[in-house]
Order: sequence, then C-alpha cells, then structure tokens
Amino acid sequence: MVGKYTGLSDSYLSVLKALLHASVAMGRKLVVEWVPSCDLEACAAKETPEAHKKAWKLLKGADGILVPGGFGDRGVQGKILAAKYARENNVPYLGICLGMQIAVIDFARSVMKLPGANSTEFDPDTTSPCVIFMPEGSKTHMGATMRLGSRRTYFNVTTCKSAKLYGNARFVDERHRHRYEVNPEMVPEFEKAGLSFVGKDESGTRMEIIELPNHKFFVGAQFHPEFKSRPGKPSPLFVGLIAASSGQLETLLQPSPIIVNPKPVPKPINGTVGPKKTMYPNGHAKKPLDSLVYFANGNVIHT
Ligand SMILES: NC(=O)CC[C@H](N)C(=O)O
Repeated sequence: MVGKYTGLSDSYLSVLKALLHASVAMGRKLVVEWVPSCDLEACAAKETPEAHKKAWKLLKGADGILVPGGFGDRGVQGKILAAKYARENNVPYLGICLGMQIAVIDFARSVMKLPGANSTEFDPDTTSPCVIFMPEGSKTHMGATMRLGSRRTYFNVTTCKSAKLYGNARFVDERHRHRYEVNPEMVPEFEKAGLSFVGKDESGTRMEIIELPNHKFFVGAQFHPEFKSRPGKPSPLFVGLIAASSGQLETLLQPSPIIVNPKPVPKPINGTVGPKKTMYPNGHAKKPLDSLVYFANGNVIHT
C-alpha cells in the first residue's frame, strides 16, 4: 500500500478491510506493507537515504501494489513512481481515484513522452493536462464541487478483466468522491498509445475504469470500490488484485465448463409421471434459461 498517511492505517481502513475481504475469498493470508510515497521520491535518496532504500525494498518485494485515493500534492511523485514500477514490471496494480489519476499521469509522461503531463490539481499551468477539474455543477462556484456518492459506470469492452470480475455486468454502481478526472479530450491519444478506458459514465465523457490489456493486472478506478466491499461480498476489483497477486487470476476469470441442464426436460407421460425435478445450484427448481455457466468467482451467466 503506497500512500501518504502510512503511519495511520485508520486513514485507509476501508481499503484495508476490502483487501481482507478479497484475501479471505481467494483463500490467501493478507500481508500489508505500508510504503510512504514520499520515501520513494528521488529527493528522499539524498535527504533520508535509509528510508528511501527501505521504501523501494518493500515496493520491490510486494506481490501486488495498491495506490489508494488522496488529495494534495505531497507524495504524489512517489505514487507516480510506484505506478510506473508496477506497469513496467508486470506487477499487479490497483489504483483507486488518485491512484488511477497518477497511473494516467505516468502513462502520459513515460509512454506518450509528454514529460510535462500532470493533473491541474498539482500543476494548474501544465502543458499536458491529462487530469482536469471536472465538477458536476459549476466550474466557478467554490462549494459542493465534489462528485460524490453512487454513480453508474458502463463497460464498453466486455472482454476486459474488470467486466469479467464484475460477472460480465453491463454496468456497475460504485461510490465516488473526487473533483478531478481524466481529460476526455486526451482519451483518443491515450487509447492509441495502448491505455484502455473500459468503463465510462453514461455520457461517455467521464473515464471510470482504466486497464492495460497486456499487463497481468493493471486496473485503475475513478470510484472507490472499497466502500461497497463487505465480508462474504468482496469488491470484484480487490478480488482481481488479490487473485493476480497470488497467481489465481487466470483460473478465476476462466469460465468453468459446468453447463447446467443444457438439454430440454422430458415431457410427462399421461400426466401421471412427471419429469424428474432438477434442482439448480441457485436453489431454484425451475427450469433456467437454456443453460447457466458458472464462473469460479461465483458469478453466473445465462447463455
Ligand atoms: N478521492 C480521491 O482520491 C480524490 C482524487 C483527487 N484529489 C480528486 O479530487 O479528484
């Protein structure tokens, strides 16, 4: 976990709980190492060399990297370096809110060769504003500009990892808490360079989920999936991170070959002997649609 308030695990309580719910679901013991993002930065190599060395050792030893949400520019450069490390080394990465925004900044700087790329939250005069202020209400009004609460995300790529993790849902409702967003005008450039925007809002202008298709698991969400995670009902994106970090993602995303009752039920003879009642794993005795395919993540699709 790469963050600013790493001395205070309470600040990241819901993220921690979501990691735990997902680890239980995947049958793995969770070990969280806290990496203060400031310590990853180049200036720390001179000012606090021991802390810098320790932070990079922890980051490089991690099976998966998570950058949670945050505000303000302290430690942002370190978070960008963590996302870059995960991207370049095929280490599973989940970026939440700011964690998605900084992954986009790294991609613009490193892959698209836009060294000045930044969020206008951190550099209002940036030459490549890849993350910009996009309030839902007025742009000039000072209060209540935060995009808050439940909003809908539509998947536009059904083959992506996150859509599969959400059980091939067409859309998901997740909770938001932010002001800045990926600049929609730069999206075609990003897509051309290989970053996929697999989930968007209903207008198609607010980028909700990013993925790197050729990476083991590199996912960023503008929303906060941790808020809806519960014991026994883990957040799908956290399950994805834990599964990828423990080498179980491929199996998890593989549709299992269990096809329930693909053949029609025989007709009763004389009305006396009825067809054998078939019970389905969902507990229903009714005939389902043509067939049901069960995924290892517990989701079901009708085919
Ligand atoms: N919750 C967050 O991570 C917020 C991210 C960023 N500071 C924004 O306002 O958009």
